[in-house]
Order: sequence, then structure tokens, then C-alpha cells
Amino acid sequence: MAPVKDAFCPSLATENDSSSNSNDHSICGFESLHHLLCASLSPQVFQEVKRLLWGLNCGRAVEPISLSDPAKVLSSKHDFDLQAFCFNADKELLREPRIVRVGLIQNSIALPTTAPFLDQKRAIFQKVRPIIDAAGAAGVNVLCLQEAWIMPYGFCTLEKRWCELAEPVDGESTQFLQDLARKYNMVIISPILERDLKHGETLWNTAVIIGNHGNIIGKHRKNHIPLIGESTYYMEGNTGHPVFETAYGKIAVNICYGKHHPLNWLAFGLNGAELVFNPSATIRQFSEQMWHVEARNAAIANSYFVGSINRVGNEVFPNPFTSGDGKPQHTDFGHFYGSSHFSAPDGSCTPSLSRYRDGLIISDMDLNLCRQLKDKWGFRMTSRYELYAELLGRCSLSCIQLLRQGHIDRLDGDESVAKPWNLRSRKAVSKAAVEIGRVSRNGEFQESAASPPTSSLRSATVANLKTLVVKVLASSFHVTAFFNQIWCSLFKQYVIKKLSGSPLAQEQSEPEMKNPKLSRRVSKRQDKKITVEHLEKMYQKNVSPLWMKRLMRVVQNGSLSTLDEELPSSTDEDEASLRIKDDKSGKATAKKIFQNVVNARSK
Ligand SMILES: NC(=O)NCCC(=O)O
Repeated sequence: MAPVKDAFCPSLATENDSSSNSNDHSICGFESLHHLLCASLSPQVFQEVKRLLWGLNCGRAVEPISLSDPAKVLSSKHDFDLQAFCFNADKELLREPRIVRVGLIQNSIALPTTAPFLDQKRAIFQKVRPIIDAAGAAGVNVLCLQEAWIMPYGFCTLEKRWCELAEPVDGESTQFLQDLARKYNMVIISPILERDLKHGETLWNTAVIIGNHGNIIGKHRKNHIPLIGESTYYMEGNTGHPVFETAYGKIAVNICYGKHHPLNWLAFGLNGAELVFNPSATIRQFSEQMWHVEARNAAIANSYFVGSINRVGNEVFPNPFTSGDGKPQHTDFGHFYGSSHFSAPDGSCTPSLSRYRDGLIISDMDLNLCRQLKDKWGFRMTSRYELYAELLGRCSLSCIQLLRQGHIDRLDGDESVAKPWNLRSRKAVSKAAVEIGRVSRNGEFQESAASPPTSSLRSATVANLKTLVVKVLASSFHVTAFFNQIWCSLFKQYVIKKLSGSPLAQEQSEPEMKNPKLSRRVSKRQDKKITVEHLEKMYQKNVSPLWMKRLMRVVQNGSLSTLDEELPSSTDEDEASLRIKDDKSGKATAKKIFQNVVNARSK
């Protein structure tokens, strides 16, 4: 496609005319920073500013390209911004270029938020339809829509009525897009609020990946949920970091707030993504200053392309709400600033779509650039994941989660993160580990090992190293989990014994053993007590396998019991009389427990 002269440069007179453009979400009267600079600077100065702001791709500014007339006609008829660019890659001797045409759509809602829900949703379909048609007419291969595109961003209101707009993965919006995907031979990524009908009608924030034959390739559920209204609506994703092998390349979706989490980006890269979309719904106060920085950094650090999409416009809700920022109640969340754009692995990026109008941005990209950058800058090869594996394992038991559970009352560096328990985060991490190395080809998951790179020994080695690192990481999580559970059980036993006045926790005798050698060994260790001081000094690293075995034996044989079963004088006969049945026996038991604690402290 022949580059055209900067076709997106408006003249100062047209766009900056405040009488004809009173939009206060503009940038000094312009739709985008690109327009502002282009109209305000001399061509030479603008050229240099462009190099510094948007970078160079293969030594040249990212070039605009011209599109077919039907796309342009649709853009002027339906008043949406239409821009198109091209990222090149170096020519290779052994691989053909892998040029893919990718599109991103940003849109405002179509009806007031007070309209009947079905009307609102269908009006958005109608509004977006000509933009998808323009993408189809322009020959777009992969198209991504914005986060929760079929509804207003009602999460900010905290009202649960918006849940009605949730759909199953194969719901109305998917069916609407499946027809278009078939018609235009186009992969479409459709981020929706999902209702999982098969699993308790659970809500998720999900991107549905629709194949170019109208098939549903798969879905990804948002991993990171902002601690604002959204977290009260749907669950943290359980799909890990899937990469979908489509007819046009390996793609992944990092939904909105996930853009603030570099490890989320990293995981998609480790799984082999060449193009990652970031469908968002975000406003100036949250993210405008990070908008380009985070996307570009992700593209550079992970050697893939990024397509960033943000919804656009103001959405006014019927009932006033607050944003917890001390400001008065309001009926709109803020201005969604659009500005959708692409970033490339070489650090270059396109200008952005309008800050206040619907739009379609298209870019050609040669996916060969991903590997070329891996070879050139070597960020993947020099990444040293093994240095971070153990640290990540320990940090996954995050202090905040520990404090929430009330298990520790002090934070003293390493100790506080190395100690107990959080099963949930470990479960999530091992799930992510399982996902690594898997891609799906048109819906079917496959082990990447089943289709190793055939010609490159080095690729195979890197893949094996990756697997090794992941296994080390996963096993470190499991060992930590195991140790923590044992530590936790012993500590509980200790507390129960302490309250009930029994002697300190002590290794229990084994049940009768058939093997006399074994029983001798056990009896020799009988008198060794495990005290709370022992417990306090124990970390996963300083516990030998032998000690670990002893700890396990105590846990297995020291039956955890309820408090009243542990009271000192409890026998089978009078057990019933010891149970707390009324105020009086309750007070007596409390007194005993108090006495035990006082005695223990004075020791
Ligand atoms: N939808 C969403 O995740 N919003 C968060 C906004 C942001 O942090 O950019």
C-alpha cells in the first residue's frame, strides 16, 4: 500500500475554529494531539516532533495509508473518525512477510441510559454496524471492539440493574457479530459482560473471540478488576492468559485495567502472543497520562503489537452517585477519552483516534517484526525469569491478603511474606501456569509441545527453558503451599492446647506399627517437643526433610479437636457434663481458658 502524504493533518482554520467546534473534550479545539501538532508546527518541526513522540518504524515515521472509497464514504455518512497506517518489518530471506490488517473500533452509546435496555443494546448494534462494514470494506482481518461494548459503563453507578445486560458467550451480540465475521472473513473480538449460565449464572468481564468463519474460538475473562464499582459486579477471571491461534496470527486480550499490570502483559507474551488487544473503558482522571506509555511499554518489553481501544463520550445516568472522591454526587462518570491507537514492538506507535468521536483505526502490520525485535534487542532472551521465579512465589502470599485474614500482626520484611497462607492466590497461579504453553487453533486447545517449531533448534531450546522455568515456579508454589498448611495446622494445635491447659504441643506416638525398626525410631523421638518457639523460627528454607516428616507426623496424629473436647478433665463418662449448655458452664469454661492463658503467659 502506497504511503500518502499526511492526510490526517487538518488546517488550523478548519478544526480549531471554536465557533464551529465547541466540543470541550477536544485538545485545544483539535480531535487529537496529532491534529493539534500537525496544524500548529511547520512541516520540518512537525517531522522531528513526530519522530520523538511516535517513534520510527524501520527508520521512518509510521506512515498513513489510503483506504478504499466505500470505507471513506461510510465514515463521512455516519460521522466516525477513520484513520489507517502501516507498520513495516525488514525483509527476511527465509520467511515471507506476514502482513495482517487490524482494526479497532471506539464508540459512544447510542441512546440515553434511561431507554429500555433492549433498545439501548440494539441501538448500539445499529450504530456500530456501519463501522464494522467499513472495516470489512477496508479488508480488515482482525477487529476488536471496546470493553463491554454492548452497554453503557453502568458499573460506576453501583446499581445492579446493569447486570441485566450480561449475555452468555453465545448470546445475542455474539450472534450479531458471527454473521459479520463470516461475511467479511474477519476475526472479531467482542468484549462483553458475560453471564455464565452453566455455572450459577456467574458474571464475568469477558472477551469472546469469534473466528473468521463465524466460529467461537474461545474466550478470555478479565484478570484484574479495578477496586472501583466494577469489583462489585463480576468475578476475577479464571481463564489465565490464553493466546488464540487464529487464521491471521496469535492474539490475546488484556482487558482494560489489566494494562496497569506488567506481569499480565508478560504472561500473554510468554504464551506466544504476537498481537494483544487492550479493550478499555477509561477516563482522563484514571489513565490518560498512562494511556500511551503502558501500551507502548508492553509492546516493547514483550515484542508484540498492541491495539488499545477506549470507549468515547459522556454517559449520563438517571440517579446521582458518588465516586468516593469527596466530590459532590454526579450523574456522569467522566469523559471517556477515546484515543484508540496501535503500538509496535519496535517502540513506534500510530497517532490516536479522536478524543470525542466514534472511530475506526486500521493498521497493517507485518508480524515478522515481533521475532525481528526479539533477535535485535533480545529482551526475551535476556529476561532471566529464573531470578524472579522464587521471589514471585513468595510474594504471591501477599501481605495484604495475610493481613486481611488476620494471621499476622507485624510486617517485618521477608518474614512477613515468607510465612503462611493463602490458598486462593496459589490456585490462581497454578492455573496460570497450566495455561502457559497452550494456544488454541480455532477453538481447540493444544499443547504447544505438539507443534514445536520445526526448523529452529534455538526456538525449541527457548521453549524448553520456558517450560522449565514455569515448572520450577509451579513446584515452588506447591512446596510453599504444603509447608504453610503444615505450619498452620501445628499453630492451631498449639493454640488449642494452650487454651485447654494441656502440655505444649508434642509429637504424638505413632499408631501401633508392624515394623519394629520403625516403631523403635519413633519412640526415640517421643520426648522431643515441638514448641511454639520452634514454630516461630521455622521457615520453609530452614526446615530439613527430616523435620518436615516429623511435622507431618504431628499433624497427622495430633487430631485437631474442638476446644471443649480438649478440656483437661474430659473423659468419656463426664464429657457430656463438660459441654457448654448454659450461662453457668459457659462462664466456668471461659474462666478456665482465661486461667490457662494467664498461666501460659507467666511461664
Ligand atoms: N474498566 C476498567 O478496567 N477501568 C479502569 C480504568 C483504568 O484504570 O484505566
